[in-house]
Amino acid sequence: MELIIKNLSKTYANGVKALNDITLTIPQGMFGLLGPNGAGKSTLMRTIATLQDPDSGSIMLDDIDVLAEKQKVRERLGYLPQDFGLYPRINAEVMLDHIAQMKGIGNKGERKALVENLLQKVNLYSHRKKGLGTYSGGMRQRFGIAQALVGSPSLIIVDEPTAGLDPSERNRFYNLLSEIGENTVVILSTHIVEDVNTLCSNMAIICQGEVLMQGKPAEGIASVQGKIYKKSVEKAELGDYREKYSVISTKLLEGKLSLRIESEEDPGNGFIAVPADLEDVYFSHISKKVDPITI
Ligand SMILES: Nc1ncnc2c1ncn2[C@@H]1O[C@H](COP(=O)(O)OP(=O)(O)OP(=O)(O)O)[C@@H](O)[C@H]1O
Repeated sequence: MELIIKNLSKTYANGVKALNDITLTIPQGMFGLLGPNGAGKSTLMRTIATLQDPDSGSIMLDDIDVLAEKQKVRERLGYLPQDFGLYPRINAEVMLDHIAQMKGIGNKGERKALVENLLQKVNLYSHRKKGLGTYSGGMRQRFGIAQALVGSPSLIIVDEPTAGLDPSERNRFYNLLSEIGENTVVILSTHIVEDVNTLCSNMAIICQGEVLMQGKPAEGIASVQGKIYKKSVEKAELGDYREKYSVISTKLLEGKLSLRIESEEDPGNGFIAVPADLEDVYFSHISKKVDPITI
């Protein structure tokens, strides 16, 4: 199973170029699609999920032409959209049974076993009779994964699933996602670097509708290793530093500003060499497109 995206472009009616000649190969396993707000991630996810058409380009899921054979894709697809609407008064068990029915699982006994299995898997079995409107953010997302898994999909798309989850719910969600992976293509769209670091064997960084990097997280880190330096400065000095150095990110730490810069040579001037991490890879790429202080 492999998803091959070629030269995909989409300009909305208001003139925003959300996808600008995207070419990506997404292999089996967990794939992280990382980018800031407005990068084009949801547009790309919705296009792969057959919910909207691009202006040009192609998407192949093995030998299925995704843009032409939408029904075939839908039969294999599990999708957790960014804005996942729930019917508040319906309970999880009834809702999953309904979704299973819509996905063509006609046998009642088979559906019952499937729904029970999914509810156990996402740890919602004891809450199965409660209205979905009473669920916490983490429970909603776990229910979202359960509904995406109905019908054993071979392509699973989850769009920004961990935004707004507290650390323990995020961990639970990570564990759940990491159990899928193996024989499926799982695309995880996120602006949270930690999500990709924790889960993904392959990744891409997109920004302003363009692919800035694709490969394995470790390859990304290797590409900036030995080039990242940090220094703590006063906030008022930021302007001077930005003029002299390639500042990729800033963080406030105990009232001072911790700068990270990218440099081929040791910049001296009190900068300390630090091991590169995936966040450096992300900011190194993104800062070439967008002002790093405003991202
Ligand atoms: N239906 C639409 N009509 C016009 N512009 C749109 C539409 N949908 C998205 N856009 C614009 O296209 C660009 C890409 O949006 P998209 O939602 O794909 O990005 P994203 O990476 O998912 O961002 P976010 O993380 O904020 O959801 C943005 O500038 C957005 O404002």
